[in-house]
Amino acid sequence: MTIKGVLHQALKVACIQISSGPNKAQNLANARQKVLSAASAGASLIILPECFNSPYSTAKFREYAEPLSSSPDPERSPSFAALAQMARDTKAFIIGGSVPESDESGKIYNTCAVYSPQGTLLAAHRKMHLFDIDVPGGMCFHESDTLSAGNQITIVDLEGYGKIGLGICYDMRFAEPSTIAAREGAFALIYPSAFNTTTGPLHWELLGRARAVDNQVFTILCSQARDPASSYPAWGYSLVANPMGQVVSGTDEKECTIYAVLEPSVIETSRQAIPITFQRRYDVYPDINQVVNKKE
Ligand SMILES: O=C(O)CCC(=O)C(=O)O
Repeated sequence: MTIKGVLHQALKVACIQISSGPNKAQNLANARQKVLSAASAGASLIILPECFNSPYSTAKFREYAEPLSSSPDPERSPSFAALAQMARDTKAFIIGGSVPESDESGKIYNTCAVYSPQGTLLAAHRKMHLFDIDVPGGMCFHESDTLSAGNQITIVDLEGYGKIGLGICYDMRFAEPSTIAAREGAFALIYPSAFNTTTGPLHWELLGRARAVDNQVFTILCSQARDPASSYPAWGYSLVANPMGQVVSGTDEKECTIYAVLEPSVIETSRQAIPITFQRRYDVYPDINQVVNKKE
């Protein structure tokens, strides 16, 4: 049995758990400072949380939204320009959490931009599943009041390391895109997030570990830190789970940067030990990747 290498070399990742407030410039300065120190600590892949540049509020997304382009104008798109600059300054891959993105037709998306160590825009994932929930006595949130959904599964090639699958927060609840990314060869699934104190204790760690163990890949959940004064106190508890579904790095709800070194051999030994990769019964049920590829 041959296990195809999907991570080409060890990779140190940093997951930056910060909270965002109403002052965009301050949010960007805080993110930049944390990104620079993560790079000084040796991280080559640095991840920010969902809406790190703005309050997480449907009433605010339009005000904080920026156009996205491959050469962002610092006046019109200060957050995207700041992310590209962080990548250039640190020579690290940057997963830019998410930023409310405006398009020419006036729609707004919740968008994660990914930058190469040269500051080139490699990909942009528009949150595909909007967070519209109503839990009696708990959380009620309707992103679709102001946001539009993206229509694409995002798989990004990080040159020299391999591919990652990308989603934003609520996207992690949907198993299919993560499976598609893993079967396309992703070594990790990365979700910039801002869960909440209703669903966080119930499902956050469970989903992170489940996506890891389903797909035998690393899963990285990067949350906003909790600000008790905010109208949306985030859950926190950023984590890295390994392909066996074990949490190998984690934290509590406060501002913090967590680190993990992803080793290629961990994917290989997990797949060797529990060989579900080779035991699927496509004679009984379809391979979802074949279905998706046929449609394209
Ligand atoms: O899925 C959940 O329970 C939380 C999702 C969320 O907070 C979000 O998508 O921003």
